[in-house]
Amino acid sequence: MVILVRGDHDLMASRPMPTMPIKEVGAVVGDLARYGVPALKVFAGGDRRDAHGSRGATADSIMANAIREAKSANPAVTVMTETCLCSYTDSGECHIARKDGQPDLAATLEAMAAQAVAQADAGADIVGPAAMLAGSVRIRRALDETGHHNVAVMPHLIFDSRLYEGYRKTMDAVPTSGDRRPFQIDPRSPMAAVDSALAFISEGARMLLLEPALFCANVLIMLKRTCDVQLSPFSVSGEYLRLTGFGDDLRLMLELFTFLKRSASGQIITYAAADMARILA
Ligand SMILES: NCc1[nH]cc(CCC(=O)O)c1CC(=O)O
Ligand SMILES: [Zn+2]
Repeated sequence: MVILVRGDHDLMASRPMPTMPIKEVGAVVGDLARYGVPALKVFAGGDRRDAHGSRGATADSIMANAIREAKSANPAVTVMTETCLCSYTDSGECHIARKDGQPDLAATLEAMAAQAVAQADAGADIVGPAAMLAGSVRIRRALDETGHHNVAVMPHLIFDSRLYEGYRKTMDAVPTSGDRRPFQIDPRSPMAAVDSALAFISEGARMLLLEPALFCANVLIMLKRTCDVQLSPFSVSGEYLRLTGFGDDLRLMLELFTFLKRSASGQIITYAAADMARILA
């Protein structure tokens, strides 16, 4: 199950995707336990932004509070996070910029590591570096150094796609540059996604998140043949907005998930998990 958590004063404006305040997280986690959904992926808005996205690494961020809320509602729920800067930088970019405007990769990795530690401190089980940077798994070192040996790192393998629009608008994470193409995988390059996946695996990743789920099946199948890693497709905002029908018709989503299961998919990460589980129960 995926949730988008925002601060109380940011819930007012009308947004394409459903959002919730921290105080509703516990009820969602209760529902998940009832329906047997084992994991929750948390995205949280930044209530303060700056050039370095430093708010994301604090102990009282919306993310940290949402994680604590989820874990106190049910300690057994697996909490997965988004570990990225785009909700915390004033530019909406996933990367910190140098003075000349170019992305500062070392500073970005350091910021992601600090965020991962703050998320682990709050109780996260799996952190998810999402800036598509080589070296993302170095977050592992920061976690080990702070005693979080049991917290897993799940790098995100992200294709450039039009399907993220709803998320970006909802979370005020529209990049100033207009897109994230320099970092995300070009869908026209046949082997680029597999190469990135293999690079993360050689860094030590044991699990990968792939997005958008709709367009990742060939990568799942290719990786499954040669790698022993957990492959979790993430069905993103644009899929949720387009594939769910009138009322709560989830039959098209179910068709997509059946296709993904047939295509070597592990756990599927979706905004529709609670509704889907209720219907299938
Ligand atoms: N940090 C990247 C990130 N984190 C969440 C999404 C999209 C999630 C969704 O659409 O549901 C993305 C992709 C992007 O903005 O380029
Ligand atoms: Zn980002």
